[in-house]
Amino acid sequence: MTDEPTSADESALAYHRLDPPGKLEIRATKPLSTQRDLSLAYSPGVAAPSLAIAKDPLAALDYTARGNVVAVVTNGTAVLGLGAIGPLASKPVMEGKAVLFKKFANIDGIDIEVDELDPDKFVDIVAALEPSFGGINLEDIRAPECFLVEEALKARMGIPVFHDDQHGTAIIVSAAVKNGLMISDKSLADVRIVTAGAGAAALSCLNLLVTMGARPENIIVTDLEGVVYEGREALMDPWKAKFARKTELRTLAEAIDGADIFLGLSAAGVLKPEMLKKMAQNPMVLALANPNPEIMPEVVAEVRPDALVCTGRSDYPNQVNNVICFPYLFRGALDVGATEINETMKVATAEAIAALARERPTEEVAKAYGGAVKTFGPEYLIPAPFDPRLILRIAPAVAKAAQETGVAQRPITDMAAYRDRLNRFVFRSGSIMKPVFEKASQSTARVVYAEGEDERVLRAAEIAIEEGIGVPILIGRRRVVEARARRAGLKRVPFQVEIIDPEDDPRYRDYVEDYFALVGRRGITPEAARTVVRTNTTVIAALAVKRGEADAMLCGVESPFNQHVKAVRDVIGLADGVTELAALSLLLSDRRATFLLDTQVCDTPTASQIAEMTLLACDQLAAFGISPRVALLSASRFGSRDIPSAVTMREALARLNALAPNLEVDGEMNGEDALNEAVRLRAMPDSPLKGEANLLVFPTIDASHIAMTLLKEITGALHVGPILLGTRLPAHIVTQSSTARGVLNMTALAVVDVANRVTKAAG
Ligand SMILES: NC(=O)C1=CN([C@@H]2O[C@H](COP(=O)(O)OP(=O)(O)OC[C@H]3O[C@@H](n4cnc5c(N)ncnc54)[C@H](OP(=O)(O)O)[C@@H]3O)[C@@H](O)[C@H]2O)C=CC1
Ligand SMILES: CC(=O)C(=O)O
Ligand SMILES: [Mg+2]
Repeated sequence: MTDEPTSADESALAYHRLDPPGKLEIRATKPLSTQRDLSLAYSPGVAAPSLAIAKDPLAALDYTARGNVVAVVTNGTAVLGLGAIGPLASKPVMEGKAVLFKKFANIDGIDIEVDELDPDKFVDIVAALEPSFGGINLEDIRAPECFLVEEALKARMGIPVFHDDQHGTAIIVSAAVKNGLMISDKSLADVRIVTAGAGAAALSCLNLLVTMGARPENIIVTDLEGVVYEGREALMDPWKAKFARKTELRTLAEAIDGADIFLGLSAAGVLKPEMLKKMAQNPMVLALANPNPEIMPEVVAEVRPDALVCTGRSDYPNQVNNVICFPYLFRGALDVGATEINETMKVATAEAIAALARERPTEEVAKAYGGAVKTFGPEYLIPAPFDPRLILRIAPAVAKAAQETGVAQRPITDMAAYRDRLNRFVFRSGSIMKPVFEKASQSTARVVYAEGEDERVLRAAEIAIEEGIGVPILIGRRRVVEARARRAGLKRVPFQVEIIDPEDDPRYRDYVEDYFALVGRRGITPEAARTVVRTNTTVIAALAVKRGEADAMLCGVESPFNQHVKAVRDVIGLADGVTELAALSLLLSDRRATFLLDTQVCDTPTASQIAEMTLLACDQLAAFGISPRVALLSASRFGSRDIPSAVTMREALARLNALAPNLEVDGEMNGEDALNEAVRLRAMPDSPLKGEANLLVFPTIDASHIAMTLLKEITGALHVGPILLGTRLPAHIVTQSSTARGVLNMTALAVVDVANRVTKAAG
């Protein structure tokens, strides 16, 4: 590495400098805006939880954030591979670890850089922090002090103490080795392992590999002094001595001859191309020094194309880095109030990671790799750090292991509910969608997807089959569906789905006849009808539903909403008594779930259309298990102006009051009135609408669509929907920006739509 800043360095400096400097801030989780809030959060109210904790220390888990806070503690003596750059210079790295805790596992990591080199004093300082934290993650403390420090703290503290560079690294390395040997068809008991590095990370990795079956006599350790051999005196310590071998070999260059695995946890550039040449067939090269590895992957590719290569970096495949482990391991440990992190919990983590790499890849994994889909193989030995399934697999495995080994103070009794909670963290839509998915599961409703060639649809269909959310039917050219499903690494699609191939389907003639019968008197010639049926897959999907070959349809991922509305209107039509379709959108932010109506279809609805769509939307809210609280929106507040929207909303309110006297609805009002009860009650003290409105009805599509897109951008809210209301048969149109998860959500809603109609028809 030169001292000249590269453009990547400049970018990293700019990233960290961006106001506010650094990567972390602390946020309050309780409201603190009134005198009352203040008296609860602070004096006098705060005395009550303090006294409760004085009586029972475990109550700290109920009244403070302690159970979810982990200290990331260092003395700055082995910062990445940069050496002893000191505690202050290590702060960006420690802030980084804290951010990873938050981002990947919703744990509050607090970085603590301690200016203390004496291990005993360091231990005293960290041990004294016990009341503040639910766990201690030791980071970048050099060997051999780190071994003493960790042992002493584990003995003194009643919370998990975990040296990330030792055990986090050992866990992810053992997962990668397990999978790598599976690919090269070698056995751990037989392989020869050579390390560069005999520090915290390297020795801990070797210990775990030996536990898993590697034989000590097959291992040679090297460090700054060369091979660690029996009788060596320079730079030795008892932890290295454990791996000292009776051998004449003295250098890495000699030791590497015939090795199957190179395990680099030392410094940049230590492994030279000429050494690599001497390794055994199909070697594994784990060049894990950060930020620059022992050898660059492109050099390995040139010299040994048969090698499996891993680095600790994010910009190459196979990132073997402890980030894939520590956030989730702590998540599971904290969630059961574990008093320690033991070997069983570590092995459970390694096994969960290794197994996940062999599962079907997801859309998120493809995104993490710039769109390229990775399946288990030489370039995908371990999961990507952005794989959302890591937390879903690792945290429950760790919690279970903690319980089985008797270190869980608060065992989880309902594992399914725990998994649900993790799922809700990963997929923000999870919580609100839960009743919908519960109702949709085990459904045999047939859902036809108009854009069956789209990868998002293919992935959604795969999960729908796995989770029993209806029975997918895909419209698309068979060879394209098959090729894309293969590229996406899917297992059930296309094998377990019906495909309607527009280029080759025996029903084509029937579809054309049916379509012409519907639109023939609206200026469409038989020839044009034939072209539409061959080229417009939304029309085919609608015809399949109309003809009873499917129970619901889904379209919209590949072209604008309006184009699909026309086909749905023409073929499926409107339900009895409905004069216009409408689209209901759900925005999910950290604090609230808010439905917006109508975000997509009707430009300027009349009062009676507003009443009609509001009632349809209220039925839909029931599917989510939500009682509607409806605000009819306008720039006018309860008669303050007579603008057209105010007049329309007043009339809509009168209609709704007549049609649904028990509905909690009021208007016309502005957005603040709708969401802030105190403001509303000042303007209209006897408003029947209580609390915060959850269904916002807009006077025009301009207002609703602009509000929705602005809110999404400003708050980062997640959009679920749009949910099409008023169709004769179940039909939904998603938006072009939908993800596979969005398509799956809409699949579940469509399946529930089918079930609700069946129940309604049965009376
Ligand atoms: N990818 C990942 O997830 C992780 C990567 N690492 C990386 O591993 C490296 C070591 O970290 P850690 O174990 O915590 O640090 P330690 O300070 O505990 O150990 C460093 C080891 O590397 C040896 N070493 C240093 N320079 C050389 C060299 N030029 N040639 C041979 N050996 C050398 C040292 O030798 P000696 O004993 O003689 O001083 C020591 O044994 C760092 O680069 C770090 O970034 C660490 C943790 C996780
Ligand atoms: C990844 C890590 O912890 C290190 O390189 O030190
Ligand atoms: Mg580290």
